[in-house]
Amino acid sequence: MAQIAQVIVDVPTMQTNEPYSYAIPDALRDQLQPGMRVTVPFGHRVVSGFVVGITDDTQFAGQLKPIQAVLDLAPVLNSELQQLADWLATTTYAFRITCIQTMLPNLLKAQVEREIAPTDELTAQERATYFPDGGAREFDSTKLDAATLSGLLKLRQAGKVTVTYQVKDRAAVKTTPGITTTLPTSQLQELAASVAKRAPKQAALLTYLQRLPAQPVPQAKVIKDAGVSAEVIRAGETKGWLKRQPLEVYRDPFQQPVAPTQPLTLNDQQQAAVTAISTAVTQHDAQTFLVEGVTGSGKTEVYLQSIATALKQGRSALMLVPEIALTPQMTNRVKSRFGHQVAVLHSGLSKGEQYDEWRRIDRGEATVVVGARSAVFAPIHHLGLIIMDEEHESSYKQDENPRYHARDVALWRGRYHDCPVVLGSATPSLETRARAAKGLYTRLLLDHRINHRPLPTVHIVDMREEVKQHSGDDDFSAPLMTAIQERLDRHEQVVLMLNRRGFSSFMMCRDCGFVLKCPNCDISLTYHVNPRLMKCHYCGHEEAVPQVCPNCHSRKIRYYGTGTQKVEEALQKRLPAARILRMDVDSTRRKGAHERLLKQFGRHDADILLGTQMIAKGLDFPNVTLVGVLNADTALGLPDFRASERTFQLLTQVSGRAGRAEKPGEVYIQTFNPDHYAIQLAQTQDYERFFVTEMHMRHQGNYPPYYYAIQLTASHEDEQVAAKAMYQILAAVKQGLSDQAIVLGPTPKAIARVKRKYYYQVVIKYKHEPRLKAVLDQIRQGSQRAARGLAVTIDAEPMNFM
Ligand SMILES: Nc1ncnc2c1ncn2[C@@H]1O[C@H](COP(=O)(O)OP(=O)(O)OP(=O)(O)O)[C@@H](O)[C@H]1O
Ligand SMILES: [Zn+2]
Ligand SMILES: [Zn+2]
Repeated sequence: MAQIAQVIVDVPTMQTNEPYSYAIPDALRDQLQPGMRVTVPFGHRVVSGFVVGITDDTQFAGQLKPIQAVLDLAPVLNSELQQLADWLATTTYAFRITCIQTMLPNLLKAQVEREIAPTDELTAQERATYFPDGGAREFDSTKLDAATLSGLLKLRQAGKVTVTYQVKDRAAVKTTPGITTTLPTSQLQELAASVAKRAPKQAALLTYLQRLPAQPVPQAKVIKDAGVSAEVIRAGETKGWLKRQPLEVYRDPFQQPVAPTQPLTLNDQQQAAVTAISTAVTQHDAQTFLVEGVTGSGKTEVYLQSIATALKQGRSALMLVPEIALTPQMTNRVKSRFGHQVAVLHSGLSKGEQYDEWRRIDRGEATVVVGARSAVFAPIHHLGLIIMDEEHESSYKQDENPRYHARDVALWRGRYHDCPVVLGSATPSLETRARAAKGLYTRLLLDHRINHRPLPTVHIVDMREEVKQHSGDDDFSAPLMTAIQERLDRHEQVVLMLNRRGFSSFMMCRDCGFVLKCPNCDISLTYHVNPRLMKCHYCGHEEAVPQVCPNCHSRKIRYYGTGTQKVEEALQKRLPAARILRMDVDSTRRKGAHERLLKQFGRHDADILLGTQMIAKGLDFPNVTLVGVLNADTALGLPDFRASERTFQLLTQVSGRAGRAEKPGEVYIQTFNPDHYAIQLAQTQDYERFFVTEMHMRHQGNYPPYYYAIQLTASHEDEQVAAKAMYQILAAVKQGLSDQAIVLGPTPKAIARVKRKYYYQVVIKYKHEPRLKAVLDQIRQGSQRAARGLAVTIDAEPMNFM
């Protein structure tokens, strides 16, 4: 009976989304397993692919093509991850190959390169022209000039050259020379004695070799411990005293050692949370917990002690953090508790480092995994606990295919491993808090700070008044300046946040704070330059750009937003003695820059940390007693139904950086909308009231979590094509779904033209649409055959409507 391999080929199209059958050559029969990478002939090419199944039946009538080569000795995708890939493809409307590749480290993405090689048929002239190096050359039509390309194609037609395929697998393992010896100890002793007088170094090596273990020892260690040079070792190798062989090593991403810490004595609320989570871990109970804890309530300690429970039972733990490059403090806390068992996965690592960490996890050498979004796919075997810190963060959603949310993947894996999932935040997402309200998640509350330290006092500064009283173009209000000066005098530290989100995309009146909203959607209108219009990108409503404020008739209407650099200069001018650190995309571009800046601030080498949203989360600096928010409104003005939620979360999080130790904290929030509920409730840091208020708004507007949402986008270089495609999609959606579904659009996206492409979108809001999946799959099928260059994306539960 012939064996057949089911292969998902690396050709992301709708047609290749199902596995193809290939014959397994006899030579590969014992070796091949599902989850391995292979190369296979596909059309006129050779492509890489993943084996997803091996079957015995021969339904296929024709002659199957054979698998060409196997790239792995062991599967790179274990069976859990194979199932997860299928689920991901179904729920995110992405291709299976795209899902598989998203789950694996970059280095495992094999590339098949076409090569073209000379044959004896070539004339000397042709050989010199097309093969100046003598041998085969890469054959990539996008890299060759037209003349060479057409010349080579002619030679190919004439059969004078051959085309071959070369797999460029970059999964390189790093090695170092390792040393072993095969000689018995007695012989080494004799040899040592015989050379002792003549060559004392060689004798030292021979003496050292006597206590060498059976496993290879890195040459560098031998050199150091035996006190001999590399030449002596080479001499020993020539004489047959020792063998040198490559020894696999890991690229270690932790340069500096971290000081170990011990578990802290928990307070009652922390203890209750740890007990509940630990019980679920012990009982293999796939419960979901929401740890709702105010800023500085000690959530991290709850995570660490719950992880310890899982480890004690011989299981592993996964801890997700929003953007690891932004949270070095958190990573260090985990490392200092669990030491070498910790693996860290994030995009700041080199590809080699990522691959090494991935293998340490796969082999069970690392049992605590800390990482950002994609770490949710880490090949952990015996998961005992999954933690997602700052679960409300939108960076957990990937905004390219597959458009998955790490929270959903975490919950899937929790069910697979029968282990609890802990979602933690001071400001949970509405979706999560609503599920806790329904009893789907168990809510664990930490409602006060450690040692009952007070939350900081928050002052709202009405910038409309400030603008009236002062010349009006300054970013710093009088009360904030006074507060900063006080901190400088007392040698305390200040965190200042400049909110860059939604830069210039909406207009606001500087006199009254009025933001122009859509009459239909209660969402701010977006300013478009070309043509100059205010547009609602939910429902399509548009109107002229106002010349005066419709509310107070002031002419001080402008786009909101200032750069960090400009603000830094202005601040330095007003406070010449202050030491200011700026933290934004520009100052943190270099690897490790972020961590260095935070260390500097932690040592009190600076008085003021001025930064964008990236300074809002997770920082725990005891000497910070003042937080200033320069522009609270920019996020509020975004055309997104989550604008209030995001603003509340951001203000509460950044406020939470103040007064975390003995000295009490104070916060100044500068705003043009002092009466907005998101700002008012951030002042009292009252999440629960915000939750109730915002749920009411969502209910009124038929938004999530009352409705599910799907965003469909079509993009094309020709605006007409994109718009037309979207109208066709709209028709298909309307026909396929019940009239309970609310369909908005098509409208141009808020940023309608990106990279020379026009974007149009339709948003579907629904409660129960059994036919939805079928309708969307059909749309995907259709879009493949539609206009060339047209891209249609489907985003379930989009986080970003920009
Ligand atoms: N049981 C405890 N006893 C003493 N100190 C504690 C205890 N638990 C936590 N801490 C300390 O309290 C501080 C705040 O804790 P942590 O940073 O974990 O808070 P958090 O809830 O994660 O806050 P945020 O959401 O603002 O990041 C830390 O410095 C931590 O070391
Ligand atoms: Zn106005
Ligand atoms: Zn509208």
